[in-house]
Amino acid sequence: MYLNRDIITLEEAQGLLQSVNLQTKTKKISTAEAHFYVLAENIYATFPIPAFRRSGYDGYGILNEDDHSFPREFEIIDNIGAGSVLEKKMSSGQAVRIMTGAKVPDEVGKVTMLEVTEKCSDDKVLIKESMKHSNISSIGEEFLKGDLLLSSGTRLNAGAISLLNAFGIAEVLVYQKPKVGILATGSELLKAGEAYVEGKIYNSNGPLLEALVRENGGLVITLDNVKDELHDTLAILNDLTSRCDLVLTTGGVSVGDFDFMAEAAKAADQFLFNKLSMRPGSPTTAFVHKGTPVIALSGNPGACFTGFYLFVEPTLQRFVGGKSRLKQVKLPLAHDYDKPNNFDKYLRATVNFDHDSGLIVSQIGSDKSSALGNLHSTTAFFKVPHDSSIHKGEEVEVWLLPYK
Ligand SMILES: Nc1nc2c(c(=O)[nH]1)N[C@H]1C(S)=C(S)[C@@H](COP(=O)(O)OP(=O)(O)OC[C@H]3O[C@@H](n4cnc5c(N)ncnc54)[C@H](O)[C@@H]3O)O[C@H]1N2
Ligand code: MOO
Ligand SMILES: [Mg+2]
Repeated sequence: MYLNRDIITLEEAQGLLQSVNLQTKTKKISTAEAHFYVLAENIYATFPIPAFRRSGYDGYGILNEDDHSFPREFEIIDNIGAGSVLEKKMSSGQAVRIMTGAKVPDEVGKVTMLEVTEKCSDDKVLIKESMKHSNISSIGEEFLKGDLLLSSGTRLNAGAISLLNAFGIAEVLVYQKPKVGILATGSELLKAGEAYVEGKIYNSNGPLLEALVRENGGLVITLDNVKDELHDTLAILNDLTSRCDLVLTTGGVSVGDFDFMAEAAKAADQFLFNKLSMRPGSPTTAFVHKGTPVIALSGNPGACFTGFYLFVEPTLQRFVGGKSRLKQVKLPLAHDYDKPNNFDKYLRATVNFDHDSGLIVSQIGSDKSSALGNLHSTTAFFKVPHDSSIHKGEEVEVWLLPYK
């Protein structure tokens, strides 16, 4: 196949990836395992919350008709904690000691906080004054039966897990996490823990991609390594594409003597791109091999990281019925950036609050695509359009990275 080194823009490349058909799959899963899965159904309240009139305080419940002429002594007929219900019938002049969260007997109109009472004996209490509020939450105060609790497409974070449990929901329908194979290419790569060998480097992009895939809702099937060798690279790509929904590679996308990804792309069913008018990651490559999309990221760590968010993250979200979770905003730049380039630049950044300007974006660490020291502290990217310099205070386009 003819391999096209035509330069296209980031948006064109994203559009080509977007045009690849992806299959979303769903499954039933226990709520206990559902953390960070994405819901594939709407969840409705099957009962109200509170489901019963609930005491908001530890105190004494009294009848409405007794809510006058304080201070006044009452007979204590029982003590009910959360989870218990009063079995007896109350009558005028009686009070029930009741704790926060307990079901308030139907006839009780008010719960008087312990702080305005004084126990006289085991079965006598002096209520010193009336309270302004009933201190009782009504049925359905927060949720009515039938309310929409969580909509399809919601990523199940801790709060969502708690909401499902509050309604006693033990199983939910979720999108299956896309299975992702990761391949780090490079004859120079050592694994952490191996003895250092001159001229070699430790593989940091493979573990970077593995962690990024997990953080962004994918399931890592395998993390392989391959030397810069076409035959082995193709064999691993054949294997990974047969087992995975998406394959990521890093390294070997440029034009060097040992860069084999462009060559490997010639075996693809569908070639998408391999040269972009952006930095970092200008040689980022993508193709569909045996029906599975392969996104081949640059070996330079800064480019690999940036490429993950610009190409892989939106693809992972499509597998679960969604779209990129990066938020695009405009913010003033906190400093000058005076290194114009023929290509648009996407720089690693953080967003801070400044008393004079409000939210501002700043470059963080090195802007070199080989740099790896700023990946852990990057919370955003900002764009420097090609051939332009930016002055402090000028607005730039910013992509905010999603919360983990
Ligand atoms: N003659 C040209 N040379 C280069 C060009 C070009 O247009 N013409 N483009 C440059 C740009 S831009 C980039 S980006 C890189 C792309 O490099 P590759 O994707 O081919 O990656 P490698 O050659 O395999 O390695 C580059 C660099 O990254 C290190 N690396 C690789 N894998 C890992 C890993 N798993 N963990 C950490 N670091 C890794 C590798 O050792 C190299 O230092 O090409 C430029 N060259
Ligand atoms: O496009 Mo490359 O990632 O700048 O060095
Ligand atoms: Mg190379």
